[in-house]
Amino acid sequence: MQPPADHPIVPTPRVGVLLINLGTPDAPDAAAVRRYLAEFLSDPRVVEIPRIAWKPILHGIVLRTRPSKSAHAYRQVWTEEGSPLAAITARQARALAGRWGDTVLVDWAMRYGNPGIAAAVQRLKKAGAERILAAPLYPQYSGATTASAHDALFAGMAALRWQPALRTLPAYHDDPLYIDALVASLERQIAALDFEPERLLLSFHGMPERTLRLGDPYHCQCRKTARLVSERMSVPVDVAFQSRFGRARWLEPATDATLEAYPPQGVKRIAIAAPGFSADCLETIEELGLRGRESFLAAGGEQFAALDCLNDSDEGMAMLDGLLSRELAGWWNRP
Ligand SMILES: C=CC1=C(C)c2cc3[nH]c(cc4nc(cc5[nH]c(cc1n2)c(C)c5CCC(=O)O)C(CCC(=O)O)=C4C)c(C)c3C=C
Ligand SMILES: [Fe+2]
Ligand SMILES: [Fe+2]
Repeated sequence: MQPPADHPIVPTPRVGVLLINLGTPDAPDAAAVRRYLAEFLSDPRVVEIPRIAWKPILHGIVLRTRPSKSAHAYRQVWTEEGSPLAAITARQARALAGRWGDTVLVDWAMRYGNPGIAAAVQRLKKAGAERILAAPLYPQYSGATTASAHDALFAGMAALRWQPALRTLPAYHDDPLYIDALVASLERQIAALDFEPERLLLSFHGMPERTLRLGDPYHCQCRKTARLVSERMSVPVDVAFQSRFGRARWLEPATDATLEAYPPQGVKRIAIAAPGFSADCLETIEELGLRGRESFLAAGGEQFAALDCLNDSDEGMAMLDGLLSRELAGWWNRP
């Protein structure tokens, strides 16, 4: 017998969408930064040195010296809403809430620090989510970011007796939705400048060069994103890697060296953007926008513009809506 037409055969399940980003300290002071860095830099996905060798370095020199320096940098970017990374991720989640009706709940979490991933999984489960779509907001896959977010997610699931079903958003480095959003956002921002940049420098977060040789796709995915964007931009595009950490060799060319080399080559007006970050954060606002600007101008540069990440812009939110709606297919379908 057929069910009546107005009677759904399958009841609509509750779905949780969980946006995940890297994490940030709770406050811009040395104690909070120390707690955050201790968790972050103890992750074997981030520092791939045998624990027996790394622990004494981490607790000896790194956690004794870096927290106060980093806290100083965090104070320069801190806002009334707190750390930019957390504030923007919260705004992205708020902008998505309700887009798929009231059976799809949207929440956000940080891999390190607060609000944590395990607590978010429990919150969603308590709110009735039988299915979770977890979205690490890293366009380019790396072991240090995407895989580490997955590790924390699976650990959060492991703590549950009755687990929700789980999907994860794949990296989207070459997805037309992402490339279109980047091109539109970069073109809009460049058109609004009061000068014409001679170059657009795309700066991605660095990684130890060794990870490339070990098979991490991060470097190739960054280069592919940059190529796809550059094919669509009228300004010439360069690529560099920022935020070197530790003594090992990192991916090259380095952003700071690239900025200092421009003026002697006659490149005096530039725009810089960080397409690997889905939200502005310490690495974009302080490292590029403040220190990058300073070193470019000190080397003889004349005009410098640091462009915003996609954040919760219209372009960025349309992209997230599209990427997530695709992964929700079968769990939730647009009427
Ligand atoms: C976007 C992708 C990122 C990759 C890849 C990445 C790799 C990576 N990072 C470190 C060390 C540090 N990163 C720090 C900050 C930081 N990193 C990312 C993103 C990626 N990191 C973001 C979004 C942020 C900003 C956080 C914020 O609060 O705004 C820091 C902390 C800040 C500092 O003390 O300088 C460190 C340390 C390594 C070692 C690594 C790859 C192995
Ligand atoms: Fe980092
Ligand atoms: Fe940095």
